Amino acid sequence: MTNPPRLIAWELTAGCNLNCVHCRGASTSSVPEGELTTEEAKHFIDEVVELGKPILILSGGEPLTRPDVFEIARYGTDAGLRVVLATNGTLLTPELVEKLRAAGVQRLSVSIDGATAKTHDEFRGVPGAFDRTLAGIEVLRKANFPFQINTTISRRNLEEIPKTFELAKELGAVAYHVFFLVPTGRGEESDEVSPADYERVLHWFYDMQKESEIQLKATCAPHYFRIMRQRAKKEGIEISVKTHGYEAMTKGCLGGTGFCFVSSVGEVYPCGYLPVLAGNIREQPFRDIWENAEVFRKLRDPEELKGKCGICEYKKVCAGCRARAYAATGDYLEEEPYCIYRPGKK
Ligand code: HEM
Ligand SMILES: C[C@H]1O[C@@H](n2cnc3c(N)ncnc32)[C@H](O)[C@@H]1O
Ligand code: MET
Ligand code: SF4
Repeated sequence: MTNPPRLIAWELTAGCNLNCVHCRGASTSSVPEGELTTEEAKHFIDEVVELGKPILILSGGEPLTRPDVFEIARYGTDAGLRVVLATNGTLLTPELVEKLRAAGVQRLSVSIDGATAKTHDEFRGVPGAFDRTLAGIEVLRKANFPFQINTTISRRNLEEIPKTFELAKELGAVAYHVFFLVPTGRGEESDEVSPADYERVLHWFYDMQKESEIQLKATCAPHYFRIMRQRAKKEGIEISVKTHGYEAMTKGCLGGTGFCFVSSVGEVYPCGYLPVLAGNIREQPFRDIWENAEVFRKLRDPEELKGKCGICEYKKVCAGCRARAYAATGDYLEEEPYCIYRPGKK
């Protein structure tokens, strides 16, 4: 039997009010075409709960530009899902936040890509975006609505990451999640941090995780799970939920095993950064796609991995970023190009 998804990210709309340099969806303000209708969206939720009760991430584009976002969130909540929403934070108003609360939305993620207006605005492609996002966060604080901060790490903000983490804590975030840039959509390979910088940031992240009061998570950095094990071994610590929290129970990349991404027109992918189509929910039952799509079956089998990932002793906990392998070689099973580790050499 195939395990049901634990987490689904859903691009409710490809439209957006910002124009980020790194956007995986290459989202713009132009009116999107062919989006799932409200009825199709509800039908999808019905199909999801037939399989299980994953966390449903309403994302985009900017999900708050879709007028029926509250109705869809309410439907997901009533179906028994934990519904959360990912936003750039610029459109939040007190009325909107109350509507999200009434729809049962449990937490928001708000993206901040730098500790200064200059860095964030250059990233987000719109002057004034930083101030508008901070104003949105102020609304959340006043409403006592839980939020986490998401930061995408690239060459543009690498040195500002510790300060951005401090800012997230000062703002009252319940968690800080970093995403490592994946060169897809508008994301450019030349903006990726070097493999050595990757390693350095992830070691810093491990240190922060040990002392931080708020939860930290690194997404699109599967090598973190190798580093966590290497560091724990050095420190003579046994990895457990008590010592390492949620990270002790999960693995590097969940794409296709515990996680999938659904696009605004119903396409299902292993994640939002890997453009290898598993199927479309307009043409096929979601269960059928989740259980049988070739790309999902391959991602579920560590023996399919090639290159150094294929022979790595950490492959079951890391498995590399399949989207980065795809962007570099056209083959999503190839080795992760941004990992410095050489398997077998300790
Ligand atoms: C509660 C508010 C949260 C929001 C709004 C949120 C938002 C997101 C978004 C937008 C993505 C990117 C998906 C894509 O484009 O493909 C993502 C990925 C992910 N998030 Fe979150 N997230 C939240 C909380 C969490 C929590 C609490 C966890 C687990 C502890 C988590 C685990 C993940 C995982 C595993 C991925 C998939 C990427 C991967 O394969 O590693 N998220 N999240
Ligand atoms: C949900 C999070 O995904 C981030 N995001 C958007 N595009 C990319 C990309 N190419 N690589 C990594 N993260 C990205 C957003 O900035 C948001 O914070
Ligand atoms: N627009 C939202 C953000 O910036 C969510 C999706 S980003 C591809 O966080
Ligand atoms: S990353 Fe998010 S906020 Fe930025 S353009 Fe893409 S969808 Fe919009």
